[in-house]
Amino acid sequence: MSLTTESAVGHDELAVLKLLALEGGLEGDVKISCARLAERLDASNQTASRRLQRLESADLLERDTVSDGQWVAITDDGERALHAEYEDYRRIFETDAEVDLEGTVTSGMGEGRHYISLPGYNRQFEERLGYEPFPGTLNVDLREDSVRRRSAVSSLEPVPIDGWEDDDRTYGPAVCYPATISTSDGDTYDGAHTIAPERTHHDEDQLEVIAPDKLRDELGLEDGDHVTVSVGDRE
Ligand SMILES: Cc1cc2nc3c(=O)[nH]c(=O)nc-3n(C[C@H](O)[C@H](O)[C@H](O)COP(=O)(O)O)c2cc1C
Ligand SMILES: Nc1ccn([C@@H]2O[C@H](COP(=O)(O)OP(=O)(O)O)[C@@H](O)[C@H]2O)c(=O)n1
Ligand SMILES: [Mg+2]
Repeated sequence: MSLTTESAVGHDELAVLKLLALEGGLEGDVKISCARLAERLDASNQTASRRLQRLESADLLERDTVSDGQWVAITDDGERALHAEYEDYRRIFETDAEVDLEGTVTSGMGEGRHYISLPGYNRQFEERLGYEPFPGTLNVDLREDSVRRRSAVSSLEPVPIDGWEDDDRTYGPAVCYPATISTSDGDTYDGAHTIAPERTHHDEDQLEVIAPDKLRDELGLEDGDHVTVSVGDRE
C-alpha cells in the first residue's frame, strides 16, 4: 500500500480510519464528534480534526459537517487501505493457511496454450511442479470478494518460475501455488497449480490454473460454471 507524503496519510490516520470502521463506517454514514474521537485517540481536538481532514483529502473518507458533529463514511479507497492492513496481519498470523478463491470458468485469449508449451517454461514445470502441464491455462473469473482475498495468497510458499530468453525475445517470470479445484457438483481435482505470469494481459480478477490434465474434461467444466480454487499446501 502506498502511504504517500503527498496525501499526508500515515499510520496515525489509518488508526482513525480503523476506529471509524469499528463504529460502522464501512456500512454507511456514522455520526461522530471531534471531541469524542479525540478522547478515544488520546489526542487534542485539533489533532483529531486534522487527521479527519487528511483522510478526506486522500479520498479515504467522506464527511458532512453538521452543527453538533459530523457524518462520515469510509470510501472504497478507504476500505482498500484498511484491507491492506488486514492482509498484513493475516500474513503475520496465518502463515501457510489455505486460501479459498471462488469464481466462474471463462475462456481467455487462447494464448495460455502457447506459453505453457514453450520449452523454457516446460522444463521448469517438470522440475519444480513435477509434471508436464496440459497445454493451456484454465481461466477463472474471480468473484469480487475473492479478488480481494487473493492478496492473502502471497503469505504462502510460492514455486517460482524464472524468466528466460531465446534468440528473438525475453519471457517473463511467473509464480505458482499448489491448488485443488472443486466444482459445485462436489467433484475435486487435487494436484493443480495457480500460475500468475508477471507479464499478462489479464487483471487481478482473472485466475489461471494449470494441471497435468485438461481440467474441463476431468471436471466436466464449461464457461460459466462455478469453481472453488483452494490455494495452498494441505500438508
Ligand atoms: C507461463 C506463462 C508465461 C507467460 N509469459 C508471458 C510473457 O513473457 N509475455 C507476455 O506478454 N505474456 C506472457 N504470458 C501471459 C499470456 O500472454 C496471457 O496473458 C495469459 O497467460 C492468458 O492467456 P489466456 O487468456 O489465453 O488464458 C505468460 C503466460 C504464462 C502462462
Ligand atoms: N489444465 C487445463 C488448462 C487449460 N484448459 C483449457 O484448455 C483450453 C486452452 O487453454 P488456453 O489458456 O490456451 O485458452 P483460454 O484460457 O485462453 O481459453 C481452454 O479451454 C482452457 O480452459 C483446461 O481445461 N485444463
Ligand atoms: Mg487460459
